[in-house]
Amino acid sequence: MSALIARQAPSAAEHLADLAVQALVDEADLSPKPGLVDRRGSGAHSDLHLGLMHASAQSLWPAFAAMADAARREGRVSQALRETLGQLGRDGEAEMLRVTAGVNTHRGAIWALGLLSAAAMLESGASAGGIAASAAALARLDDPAAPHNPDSHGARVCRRYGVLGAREQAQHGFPAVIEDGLLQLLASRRAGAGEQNARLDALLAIMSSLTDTCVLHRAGLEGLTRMQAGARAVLEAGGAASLAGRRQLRLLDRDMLALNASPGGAADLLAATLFLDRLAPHAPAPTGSN
Ligand SMILES: CC(C)(COP(=O)(O)OP(=O)(O)OC[C@H]1O[C@@H](n2cnc3c(N)ncnc32)[C@H](O)[C@@H]1O)[C@@H](O)C(=O)NCCC(=O)NCCS
Ligand SMILES: Nc1ncnc2c1ncn2[C@@H]1O[C@H](COP(=O)(O)OP(=O)(O)OP(=O)(O)O)[C@@H](O)[C@H]1O
Repeated sequence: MSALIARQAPSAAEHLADLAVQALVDEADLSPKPGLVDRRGSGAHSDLHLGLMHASAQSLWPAFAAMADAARREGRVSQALRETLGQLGRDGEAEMLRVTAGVNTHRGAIWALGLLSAAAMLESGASAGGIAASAAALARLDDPAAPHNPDSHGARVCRRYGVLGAREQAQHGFPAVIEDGLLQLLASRRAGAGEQNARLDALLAIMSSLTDTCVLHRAGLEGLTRMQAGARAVLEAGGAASLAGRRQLRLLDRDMLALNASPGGAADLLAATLFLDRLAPHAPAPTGSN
């Protein structure tokens, strides 16, 4: 009897975790992404594949739900909430590494989407910018229990090249998401690019200015410059929906593979963009639909 299966509406925290995981799955599936794991293959990665990205994304559901629930209980940005989120983020990362047998699939994504899930709970009904601002306030609080690892790839290249990384991107309110990713997603939708092309354009807009420490670590400043210029060239040629843009996108993909470079930070921020887009829909429906 169907009544045996009780159907309960998900709690707000569970709903946010659903959206966060869905954003990660959508990011992984989006194709063709330059240098990154997608439906075509593993991009510039020898240790990653699409199935692993999916398994990793699903493994993070409890961490995102717990972070959102902690925010619900605390009700405001506070030092206590910051420290709880830090612990939940580290637990989530440990679970991710267990599921992937030690491969870093989503470290940056746990940081960005964890903060945004908590902030979305605090700022229910707010705009994407309001949620990002609250996430930034959380990120600016120090977490005394965080193991500061001066040897992480990000920390090393930030020192070496004097650039800002994942931590500062959050502390500044995710400008790459709010000003680049979301604006481009909406502009491309409005222009009738189609959803997958609009998402690719959003990724390219993020890539065109982000100091992605994944790229710096693997391919140095030359790799970063070529990524940024190549992404800009696709958008200037008309974006992923245009023939000329597709041609530039193929060139960029080839270039990223030759440099062994993969814009993992930009991919994480695309997931954050898709999360906020689903949460706070602001886009007028694309012309021709509905
Ligand atoms: C801040 C983090 C990302 C560590 O940064 P660090 O640069 O030292 O690490 P690492 O190089 O290993 O990873 C950086 C990750 O960020 C992504 N990234 C790279 N460049 C950027 C960028 N410019 N902007 C945003 N993300 C980026 C990459 O995909 C990469 O996976 C995070 O792992 C951390 O310290 N978390 C502590 C746990 C915590 O407090 N959690 C809070 C709640 S979620
Ligand atoms: N679709 C994707 N394909 C590849 N990487 C992605 C994708 N989506 C997100 N990422 C991010 O990219 C990062 C992987 O980059 P990278 O392999 O350079 O990490 P690393 O473990 O720091 O370095 P390395 O593999 O060079 O030792 C992950 O932390 C993840 O957050």
